[in-house]
Amino acid sequence: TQSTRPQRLLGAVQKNATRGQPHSVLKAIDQFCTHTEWAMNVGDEKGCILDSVVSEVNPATVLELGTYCGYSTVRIASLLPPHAKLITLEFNPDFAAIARQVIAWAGLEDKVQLVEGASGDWIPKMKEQFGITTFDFVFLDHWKDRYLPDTKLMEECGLLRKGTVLLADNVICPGTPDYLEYIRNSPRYKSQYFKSHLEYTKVEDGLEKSVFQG
Ligand SMILES: Nc1ncnc2c1ncn2CCOCCNC(=O)c1cc(-c2ccc(F)cc2)cc(O)c1O
Ligand SMILES: [Mg+2]
Repeated sequence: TQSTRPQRLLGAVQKNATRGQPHSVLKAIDQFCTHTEWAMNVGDEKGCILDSVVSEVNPATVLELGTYCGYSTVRIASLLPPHAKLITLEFNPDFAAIARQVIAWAGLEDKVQLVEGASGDWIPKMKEQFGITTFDFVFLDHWKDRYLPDTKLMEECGLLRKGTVLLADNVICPGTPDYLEYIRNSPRYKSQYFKSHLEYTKVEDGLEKSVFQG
């Protein structure tokens, strides 16, 4: 039977990366996606911007919306302080199964809780299910038409505090126009655009960093 792209990506990690070394996992995925097969990981160019924002925030609690194969999960978790927790939501069970193995190969399973399901269903349950009061950092990388409703949902559920940083991938390609319009015009956020490129291509894309003002 035919393998899937995530299965082939996991194979490249198991073949070329060293267990317990997150940077080697990222390098193996980036090489696979550059030379063999494109995949929708945040990639190394936008990944460096992600790294700098995560390092600046130094978050104790992180929410990632959209795990895919776990590339950005590994990238973020490798920068977290010892007792920090990263909750990542993935809708597609096949993607989640691959991501669990990629995260384990990097040796980061103790910092990561991968939850299978839709963001809209899980965001309202975060406090009761995981004992979260508020998130310090949120990485939005799931369905592009869910960025806005889920941001409003996080506000309503009291999951954001003064200073919480939202970082949104793909605000140009594929694009999240309604989210950008809202977040850039809302007095409740201070936003900044980081111009970059769509992973592994020369197409323009970028990340939008938004700080919740409370
Ligand atoms: N927990 C949850 N709740 C709801 N929905 C959820 C979920 N978990 C997952 N999903 C479903 C969506 O997951 C994948 C979302 N990501 C993308 O679609 C994406 C696409 C491109 C792209 C593709 C083709 C091009 F030509 C150009 C660009 C690039 C990217 O960087 C992307 O991130
Ligand atoms: Mg993305």
